[in-house]
Amino acid sequence: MYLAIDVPGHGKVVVDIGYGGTFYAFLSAEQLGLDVRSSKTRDLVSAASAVTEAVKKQFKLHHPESEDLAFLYGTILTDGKDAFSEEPTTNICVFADEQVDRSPTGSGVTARIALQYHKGLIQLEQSRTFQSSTTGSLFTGKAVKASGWCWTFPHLKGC
Ligand SMILES: O=C(O)[C@H]1NCC[C@@H]1O
Repeated sequence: MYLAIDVPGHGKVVVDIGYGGTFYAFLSAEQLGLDVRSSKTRDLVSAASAVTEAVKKQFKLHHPESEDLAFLYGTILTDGKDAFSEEPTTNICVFADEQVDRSPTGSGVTARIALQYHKGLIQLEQSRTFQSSTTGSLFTGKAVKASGWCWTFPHLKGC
């Protein structure tokens, strides 16, 4: 799902909320006037943290099975390249108390894959590669149809 959020100091942005074991807000760094590959990490962290705080204030999350999991863990700024490509798409994950992941983030890329699949940008079993903007490390992942999936998320395509 997506939300229009007013981020103090940055104005209105549109974020996707995704879940991959924990919830993240996703948006292109470009919406914040930044470049995920070349902007200073400090600037990316400040902007991502402002988004996290704004989403927390302006939107209440729910989890279908446990309210303990109904919290926003952080914000992931991307290069905006969500449409399928063989090329890696780059992101930076700013989570918890302004921590920056060295990797593309397991739970984060899981959520990105779920969002890309939900939007029809990738098909089941179609792999994508994700790159950390901080270290360049790579994760590859794909959406698969797993048992139990349709019980948990019956509103999703394919159920
Ligand atoms: O990759 C992960 O999912 C973990 N690393 C940072 C955020 C999560 O805790």
